[in-house]
Amino acid sequence: MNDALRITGVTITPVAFRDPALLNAVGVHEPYALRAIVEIDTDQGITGLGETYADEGHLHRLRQAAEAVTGMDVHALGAMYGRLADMLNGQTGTDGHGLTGVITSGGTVDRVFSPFEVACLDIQGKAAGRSVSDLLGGAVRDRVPFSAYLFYKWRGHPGAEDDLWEEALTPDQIVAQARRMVDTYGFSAIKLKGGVFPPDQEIEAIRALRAAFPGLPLRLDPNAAWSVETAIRVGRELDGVLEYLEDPTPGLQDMARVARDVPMPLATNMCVVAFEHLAPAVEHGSVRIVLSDHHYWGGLHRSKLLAGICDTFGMGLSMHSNSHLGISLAAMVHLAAVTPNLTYACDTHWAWKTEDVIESGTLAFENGAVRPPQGPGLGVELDRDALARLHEQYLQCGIRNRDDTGYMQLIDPSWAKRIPRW
Ligand SMILES: O=C([O-])[C@@H](O)[C@@H](O)[C@H](O)[C@@H](O)C(=O)[O-]
Ligand SMILES: [Mg+2]
Repeated sequence: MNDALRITGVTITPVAFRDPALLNAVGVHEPYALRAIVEIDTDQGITGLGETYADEGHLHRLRQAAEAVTGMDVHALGAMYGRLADMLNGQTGTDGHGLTGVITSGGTVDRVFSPFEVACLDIQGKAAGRSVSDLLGGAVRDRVPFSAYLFYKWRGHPGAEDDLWEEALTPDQIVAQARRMVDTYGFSAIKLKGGVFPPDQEIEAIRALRAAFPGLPLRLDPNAAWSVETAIRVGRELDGVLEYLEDPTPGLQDMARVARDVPMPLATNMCVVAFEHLAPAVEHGSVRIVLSDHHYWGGLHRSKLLAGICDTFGMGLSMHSNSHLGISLAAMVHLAAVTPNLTYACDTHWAWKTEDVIESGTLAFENGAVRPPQGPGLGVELDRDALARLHEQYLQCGIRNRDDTGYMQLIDPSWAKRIPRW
């Protein structure tokens, strides 16, 4: 029996979608966020979808990978990973903004492989009439909880129309943002993106959130904007208030120093971002929670491997998010549905997004959670008109690499990126 499903072609389409002026430790989001949509065609006419970053270096590697995988069977994922590793031959990418830590050569392979793996799983599922959750071993939960992801933000981008969300620069405005997000989506946990204002201001915002939402777990993520001393001080002040503190300071060693002296667990999507970081993180006790992200952990199977390692070493698992579209959300939800030890509500930037490339209706938030799509494969369909529109937006917007720092400096030339800043 020959049941191979061979790849006959891959189309990679960079898209840009509107993004509000969200502030973080390295600057401010540009008016458009970039993604690349990966479509894989096969000899049986079944197509699959993946979604990933779209910075120029990554796009270049994706295009090389597209050639390398053409002709392969969509079931040969191990061989595909090996072929891409050989092709990349030790190259390392960068994420430009530095918010997802140091990218190693292994991490570069993982980033490139991920959207191809997801698209192949979409095809395998469509061919078998089964969902991606089924292919990954079967869902252990039928709804995947997400957290409200709050950002300090400006009213709108300078010189542009206001976006749909109010300014949020004070504790009261942050509480108002949380109220609207929780009321709209029903989120069951709240994360504040910090590292924007001096730590005492962010402590005040967290305290205001605590008072306004006594029953919801809270998280604060300053993206390594604090020194060890500052991180310990803030951690102690927020004793009993935070569910976890995310990436207070840079580096495995310094995270370990903070971890020893603060009461709450530390979480990361910056110092443990590739498999080679896990052993030293365990040895030093740097973190108790890893935020997984299939876009840079090498797809869904390798994210399950990460989950197993976390389980073995008694580490908790949560899920990280950048600005993303619906193909990514579908993949995240399938992965989260099959991962028993994903014990925290996942992050998503979903609430900040007003445009998408998928047909609407498949992915809905209900009480802060999303049900894994039931259809075969990922269960989402590409909206070709929307894809064409967002690709045109990419061509017109002029942004080719995410650069929160450069954009901030255009607005305030005196602004400098400093990690840690306080
Ligand atoms: O989009 C942002 O500004 C976030 O700061 C993002 O880039 C981070 O990678 C992420 O959300 C995080 O949890 O660190
Ligand atoms: Mg983070």
